[in-house]
Amino acid sequence: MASSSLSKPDPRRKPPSTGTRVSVLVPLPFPGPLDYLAPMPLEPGDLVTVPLGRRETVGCVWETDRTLPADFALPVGREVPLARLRPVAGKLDVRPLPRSLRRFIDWVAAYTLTPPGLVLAMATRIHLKDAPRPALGWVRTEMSEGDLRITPARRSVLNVASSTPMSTAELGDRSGASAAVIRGLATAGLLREAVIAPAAPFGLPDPMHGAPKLSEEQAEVAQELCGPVETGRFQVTLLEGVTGSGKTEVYFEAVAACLAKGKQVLVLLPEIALSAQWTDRFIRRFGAEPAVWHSDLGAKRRRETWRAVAEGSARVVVGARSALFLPFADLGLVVVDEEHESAFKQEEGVMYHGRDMAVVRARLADAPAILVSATPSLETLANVESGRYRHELLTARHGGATLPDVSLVDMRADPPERGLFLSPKLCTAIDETLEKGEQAMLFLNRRGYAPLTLCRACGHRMQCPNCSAWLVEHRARGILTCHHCGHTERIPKDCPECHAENSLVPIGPGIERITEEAKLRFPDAKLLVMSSDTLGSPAATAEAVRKISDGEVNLIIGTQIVAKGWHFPKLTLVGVVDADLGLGGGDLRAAERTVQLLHQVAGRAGRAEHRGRVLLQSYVGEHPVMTALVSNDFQTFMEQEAEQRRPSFWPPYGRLAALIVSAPSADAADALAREIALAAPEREGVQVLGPAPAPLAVLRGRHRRRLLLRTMRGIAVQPILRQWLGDIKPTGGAKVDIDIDPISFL
Ligand SMILES: Nc1ncnc2c1ncn2[C@@H]1O[C@H](COP(=O)(O)OP(=O)(O)OP(=O)(O)O)[C@@H](O)[C@H]1O
Ligand SMILES: [Zn+2]
Repeated sequence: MASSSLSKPDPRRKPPSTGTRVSVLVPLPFPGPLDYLAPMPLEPGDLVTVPLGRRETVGCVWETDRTLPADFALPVGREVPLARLRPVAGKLDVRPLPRSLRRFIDWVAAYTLTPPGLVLAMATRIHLKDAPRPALGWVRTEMSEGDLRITPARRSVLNVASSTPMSTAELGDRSGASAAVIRGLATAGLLREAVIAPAAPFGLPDPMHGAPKLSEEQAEVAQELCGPVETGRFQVTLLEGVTGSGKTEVYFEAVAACLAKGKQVLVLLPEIALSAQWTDRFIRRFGAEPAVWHSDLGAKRRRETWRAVAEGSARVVVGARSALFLPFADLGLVVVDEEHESAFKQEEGVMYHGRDMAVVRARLADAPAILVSATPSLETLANVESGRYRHELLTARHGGATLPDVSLVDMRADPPERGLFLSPKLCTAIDETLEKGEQAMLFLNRRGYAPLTLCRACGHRMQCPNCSAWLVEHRARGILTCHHCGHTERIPKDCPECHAENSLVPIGPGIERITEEAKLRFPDAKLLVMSSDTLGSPAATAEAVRKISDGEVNLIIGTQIVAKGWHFPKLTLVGVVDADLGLGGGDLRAAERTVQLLHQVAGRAGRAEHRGRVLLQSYVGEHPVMTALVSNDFQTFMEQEAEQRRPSFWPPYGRLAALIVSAPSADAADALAREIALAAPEREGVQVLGPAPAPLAVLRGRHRRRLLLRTMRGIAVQPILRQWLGDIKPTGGAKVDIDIDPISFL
């Protein structure tokens, strides 16, 4: 069993005054690794504990990276004399971080302009140092009860306890007795502690287990995907295919090929909520569970998984973007499912795009990457066009299922009744679907009851005290809340401005309000609501998915979570409550993203024998987004998008970086933004836009300004930013955050 004991140098010996210098990267925002003295033989990648100030931290032995492009390389500080170096305190008993991961950390740091230690922190944030204390449980001893008073609670514990150790929690659960009762029995000698054998790590997936019979088209594509896996070379392939065409089934063939070679696979999903259904499919195909990786894993499971990945015994990892930083011993394939999803972008801390970094991760491991989508991003399409990525296409739904029939409900011509949000047309379609014993789904990408609360008397709008944002009503919880900072207040009875009584009214719908309307309109429907408010955990999501699959519900109402890659055979109608929702707000990718999201929701309909229907409620039926969805012609739409972005070098035809200035006061934010603007670079092919107040001009009490740096594709933004911001020293709590390849423009 792995342990993380420290091999400490003998404390009686004085630290050596001479020795070898070793660079150690620590998980803190230093510009680069720090130098230490190595009292024991150390190799790059070794995890060590080192003194830092008055405490100790885990770090990783680092070497200078010579593979980074010159303009990425970090400035080298002045060397500390050997005599003044402090010695490394100890070496952790874990595998060294593999070279491909170390290079990846350097790369991400350089690309995102993040101190490399903070990127390392994402790879080592698993409390390796905490000794994995062997878990203890209780077993029944040989001792007889003698004259010990046996209460009913004690009796029930003794009935459950056996020679197989059970944790206090488990024993308590199964006997209904409290921990105190269990401890009492231990004191009396009837129970004793024993080590619980660690659960077997991860099963071995079998490439041949449940191999499906592929259609001719599927088989051809699968073969193309397997090629680079077998030869073990870096190559990116876009796997594009209509919804329900079997993309998952097809890339599973590449997974199988990789397993057959004895290498490891990483599959990234945009959201952990999807991992349950994915895992089920994986088990059916490969007869064993994959290792799952996301931020909700318990500390123990994280440690086990990390080690199993490092040792190579976890063969397939499915996870959120953070799985990119796992120490794969022998990575042979990277898959990014739903590659167009903006959820792959991390917006806090180290701001990186999971899809783009997955490609880098694959390249540094000499492994192929597969990007999967029904509606690929323009970024990926541009890479296909330029020949950097290969392109494989699945054109037909599996098993003869046809694509759903998408039509518009013109809300100007066919409006709902006053105060309601579901049009007569949509309601009729739902009635018909439910009557046939099929399932319908209503999609609205907005949590809560209403996005705005307004005073009927004076027009006052309920706003967040910390952000420039309206408060969203969550009626079930009786609160108004800010979706940006989490500020919460009770819904007041009277207007806080003019004190008119009962004058506050909700404006517009969130899914709570749609649910209320649906309950009245379809009293016999069996409703299920799916949103992050009702599905707190992956387990809750799995349960909801099961209810839908088993037909326990027939009307599903949800936010974007329902749009994901679910496969619900009985679902035949999808109603989009507000198809125009994503189009506002001047975001570069607003139209692209709306098309992708709505097409994905639409793709949930009619995946089995019954034909699906999709109704889009819209006030702008002539918008290119609606045309693309109704005609199912994304190519034309994406070509138009490309033509709009190409001339002025918007991504992917140019490069973009956002500078977000924030400060405790508006004046301080303005001052820093001005200073930055004055120092702006001037050269051919480089343009600076702004400063301008951010759309969220105040966020969590901080005032925000934005600038954009836009360059032609051949000009990297990192060296420009380093030089530009190098001399800017924000003071008084002001700061500037850099977002390379921004996705959000808030
Ligand atoms: N060759 C096959 N044999 C048996 N079942 C298949 C085959 N191909 C696809 N399927 C089944 O068809 C359904 C749809 O396939 P899958 O989910 O892989 O499509 P997809 O393209 O990934 O869909 P989406 O993009 O909508 O998520 C699944 O239930 C899958 O198991
Ligand atoms: Zn707020």
